[in-house]
Amino acid sequence: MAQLHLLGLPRIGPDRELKWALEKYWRGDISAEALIEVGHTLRLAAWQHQADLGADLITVGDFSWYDGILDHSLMFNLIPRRFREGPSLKGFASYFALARGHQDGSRKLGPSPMLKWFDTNYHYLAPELDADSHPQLDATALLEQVGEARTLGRPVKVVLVGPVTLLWLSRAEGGTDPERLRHLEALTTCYAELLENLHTAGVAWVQLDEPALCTDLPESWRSAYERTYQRLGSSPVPLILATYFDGLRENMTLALQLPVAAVHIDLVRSPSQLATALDRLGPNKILSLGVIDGRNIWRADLNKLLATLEPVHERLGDRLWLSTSCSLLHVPYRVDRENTLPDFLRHGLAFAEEKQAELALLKAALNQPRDTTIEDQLASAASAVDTLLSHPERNHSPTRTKLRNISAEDRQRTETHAERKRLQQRTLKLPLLPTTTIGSFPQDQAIRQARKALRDGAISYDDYRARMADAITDTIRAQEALGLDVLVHGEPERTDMVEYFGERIEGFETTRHGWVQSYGSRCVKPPIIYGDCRRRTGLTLDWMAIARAATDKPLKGMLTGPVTLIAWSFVREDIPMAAVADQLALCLREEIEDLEALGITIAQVDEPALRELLPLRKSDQPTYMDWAIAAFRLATAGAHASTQIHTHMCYSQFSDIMPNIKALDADVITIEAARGELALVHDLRNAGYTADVGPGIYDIHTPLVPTQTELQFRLAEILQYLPADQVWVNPDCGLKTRSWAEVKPALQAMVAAARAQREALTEKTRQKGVAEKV
Ligand SMILES: Nc1nc2c(c(=O)[nH]1)N[C@@H](CNc1ccc(C(=O)N[C@@H](CCC(=O)N[C@@H](CCC(=O)N[C@@H](CCC(=O)O)C(=O)O)C(=O)O)C(=O)O)cc1)CN2
Ligand code: MET
Ligand SMILES: [Zn+2]
Repeated sequence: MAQLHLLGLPRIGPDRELKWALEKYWRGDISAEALIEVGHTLRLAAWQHQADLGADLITVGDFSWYDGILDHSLMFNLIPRRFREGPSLKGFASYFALARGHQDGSRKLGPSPMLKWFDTNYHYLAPELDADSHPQLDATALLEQVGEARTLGRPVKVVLVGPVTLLWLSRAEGGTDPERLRHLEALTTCYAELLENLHTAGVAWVQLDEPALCTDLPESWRSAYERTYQRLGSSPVPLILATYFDGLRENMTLALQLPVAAVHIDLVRSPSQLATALDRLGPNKILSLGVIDGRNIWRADLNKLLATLEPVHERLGDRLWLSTSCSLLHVPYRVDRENTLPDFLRHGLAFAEEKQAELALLKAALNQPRDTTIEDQLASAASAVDTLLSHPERNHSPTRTKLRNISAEDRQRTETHAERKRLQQRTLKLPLLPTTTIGSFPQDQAIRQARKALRDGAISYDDYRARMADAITDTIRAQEALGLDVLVHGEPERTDMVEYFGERIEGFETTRHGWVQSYGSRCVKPPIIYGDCRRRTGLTLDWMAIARAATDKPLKGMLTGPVTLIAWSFVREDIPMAAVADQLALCLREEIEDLEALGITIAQVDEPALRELLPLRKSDQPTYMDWAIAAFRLATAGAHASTQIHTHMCYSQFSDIMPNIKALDADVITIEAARGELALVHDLRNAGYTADVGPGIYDIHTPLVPTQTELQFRLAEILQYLPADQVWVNPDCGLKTRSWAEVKPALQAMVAAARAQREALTEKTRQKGVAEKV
């Protein structure tokens, strides 16, 4: 009998109950007890659902108040030095201080670095290690959850991130591998103790997630796996080693030889690894197959899967387990409420709950004789998939023709950056160290309420439009008052920088409830690219016209780049991503042309996800970068030489993609660097980056407001490495998640810092001039 288990489920709540509760708790509107109750209810619902579905194990440990990796840091006492030496905080106060930063009078303790979880749009909080870190186990919180789950009377499986991946994802003072690996032994001791405790608590299985095994691992890390699992192999509770987000490739033998009872592999990202795994599995090991996609929302081709699974089942029997490729954290809860989607699309989708049902059906089809109920369900699934695949929207002939006619010149600007810079400066007349922002301004209650009212039909579109117009003019006035040099319209009309374009570009649909956690309480509603993408009307022109009329200062149009539109949407899989990217690039190219006609000669094409979509394996990266860069260039190279193309990137390590960033050939890049700007500045210098750069000089992800002194100091540091005429001054990302009360003083400080630096530089030049004359 094939068994069914789930690697992990979404946790924010079908109506984002956890988000609302957290934010109320942070505002002081509800008590800790009330928050705890919300978490309890959500966990119970997820477990009950698994029980109802017939999952053979109930998954525990996938819940988190903010982030699962942070939970591990606290469970293993991996507290960053500044917090160990800082104020003594307890419980939620200490937990959220690490997540969101802490201010104690004038003393500021920054939060842990927030990094991308492999190639997803989920962000984890990196454990921070140093020579004095002292791993120690405190599993109280997890054991409580095990206790709760056990009341359901089903076998419990606890999910943890494995010790090697946990260290792989951590940051060490000094930043080297030995610095991280030196903690492995002590950490493994904690895991061993934890496994004992879980066994005592009646846990049937423990799943150790080791997605790091699907990356290019240095030898020291491969041997770390052997050492660690030799020790954990004596665990009294059986272990499942879970790998996902890619194939195991050269780590297959390593993974299969570790002394664990079961290994999970991702057959969605790497179907071909099944044969190798079967070959090398050995006589006793259980093989868990991730056959249902945890990263995308298309209904599975169950007949095809069954054709693959049947012989495996015959061979392995009980030793075959079925699951999703990875945790379902990355998909929304359920499709059936999405009644604004056209039927042909809705029927072709599977969110977390439908995916669990798909697994249950697969399990039934394998384990039981095929009765008519099973046959009917399989047939209706197959027909829904067919209907979607053959839909005419998938093959829009004018779009295909345009795509075929793209030439190499279309991806190449006619002038060099230096020539363009001269032309652009003629019209823009920007001062040294120009100040700007990344695009969005605070999305306050009034803006969101207006959007909700529009959705609920309580106000007309004209009314909505008027309110957004007011927000745009107010934002313009505020920027003028602050003295910023390049203004933006503020993006009030965008729920999200990707979802908004999904509403306007043909070939996309957006959902009503399809929320996915991005970090902490923040969620996104990824739109769905199901057809050929094309621009029917202006994407931003109506709003930009309002902004253009409101000011004479340089104004920057805001677009989301093709790669990011893809990375943060759910994307069709029947044509190559490169083709989707070019379709989107053509939409943006047309938009930039129209912006120019409106008199807007600065356009920012945001690509914050350029690094995120980079394949985990080096050997796959060049192919990706080729089409990603080509699409960006297709979007932007139609602009006049006098039009200044900006791009913006954030949330990533950029050091290894500097040559690619250069190849985008943007005139200005504003780039996140606030949690380590000097490293970035070094990278830019080493890469010989000569176009303009704005290394974000403060972190917008915390409520801490920077002072002019701090910012002036940062700027001075940056200017030691980059020539002043190359540098822009800006925050490190958009301001939509902040309040005006935070944004105004922060930008005031930023503008003042830039002005002070400008004066200092002018003074230096003047003195130099005097010195030269003498
Ligand atoms: N797609 C995407 N990925 C990204 C980013 C990004 O900006 N977009 N940035 C990086 C970090 N990730 C982020 C992800 C989410 C948010 C964020 O602020 N999300 C908002 C939701 C934004 C949104 O769609 N807002 C809707 C409001 C939806 C809503 O909650 N409405 C309420 C009512 C209004 C209210 O009371 O707020 C309801 O329907 O009940 C709107 O503007 O209209 C949130 O979780 O709070 C920020 C950064 C990386 N990945
Ligand atoms: C995640 S990058 C955000 C860029 C966008 N223009 C903004 O300011 O919000
Ligand atoms: Zn950003």
